[in-house]
Amino acid sequence: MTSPPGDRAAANLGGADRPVPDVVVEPDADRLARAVGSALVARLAAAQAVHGTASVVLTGGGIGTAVLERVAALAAEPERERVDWTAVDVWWGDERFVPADDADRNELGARRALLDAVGVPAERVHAMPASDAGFAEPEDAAAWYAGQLAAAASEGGGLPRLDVLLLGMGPEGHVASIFPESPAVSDERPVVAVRDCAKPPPTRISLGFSAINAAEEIWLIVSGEGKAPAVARALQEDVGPRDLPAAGVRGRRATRWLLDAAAAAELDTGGQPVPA
Ligand SMILES: O=C(O)[C@H](O)[C@@H](O)[C@H](O)[C@H](O)COP(=O)(O)O
Repeated sequence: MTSPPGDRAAANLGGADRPVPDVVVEPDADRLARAVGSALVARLAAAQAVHGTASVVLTGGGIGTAVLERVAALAAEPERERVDWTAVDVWWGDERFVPADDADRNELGARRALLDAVGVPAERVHAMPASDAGFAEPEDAAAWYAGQLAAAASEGGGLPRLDVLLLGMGPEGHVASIFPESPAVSDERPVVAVRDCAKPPPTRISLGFSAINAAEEIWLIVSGEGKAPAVARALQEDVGPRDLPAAGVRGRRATRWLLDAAAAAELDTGGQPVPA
């Protein structure tokens, strides 16, 4: 990618035709997790109504995991809107390249929070490889995962339909495992190996912008006052993905910033709750 830092029109960013992001603010992290959990159930059910199947890309992190716990709670309430979990493909936006039983694995968190409870078939759970899964290097694991995505694409090659891609955001603006000023920012491959990551563990696998921005909808779920400056920069300043990777995220049909009031506190709108 040759676009200079700060250029929002960079090739991987989806182009100017993408809808501008919308912002939803909930009063606190618990209400945010509840609201996003309900919205995710509705979105997956809607995708299944149209396509027969749905797909979701999961994130690690505290608020992302809280959302999955909320979805599991909703799935246990039979009167609620139903998702057929046997027809949901689950992918990950990033993963730590550590052994499969390491507590740092995003996969383990998601299985405990949701997947074990709702019974997604094993062949639809597309975990990124662990470091003890037979790949000597994370680059090999990343290439394999890109192959998995390509194999799931309906027309061969490329990417499958990704209905909702969930992202958390770090206080410095990282999304998935794309960190500021890191090689992953400008790597055009759909899946990239990440080394020397600023946030431990240091070795990871991440979707690149070309895969993230291929999603139909991207939901950035952000809570806490520590994220407020990065939220304000991403939404209100002309900052590019090299400085603030979250600013480089743009879904095909929607980009939704789903915030609690603390994370929204530095927005010009003041972080007041608004209707979803
Ligand atoms: O693997 C990871 O580290 C996550 O995918 C990461 O991108 C996370 O979502 C953010 O760091 C926010 O995490 P919190 O919600 O815990 O702050």
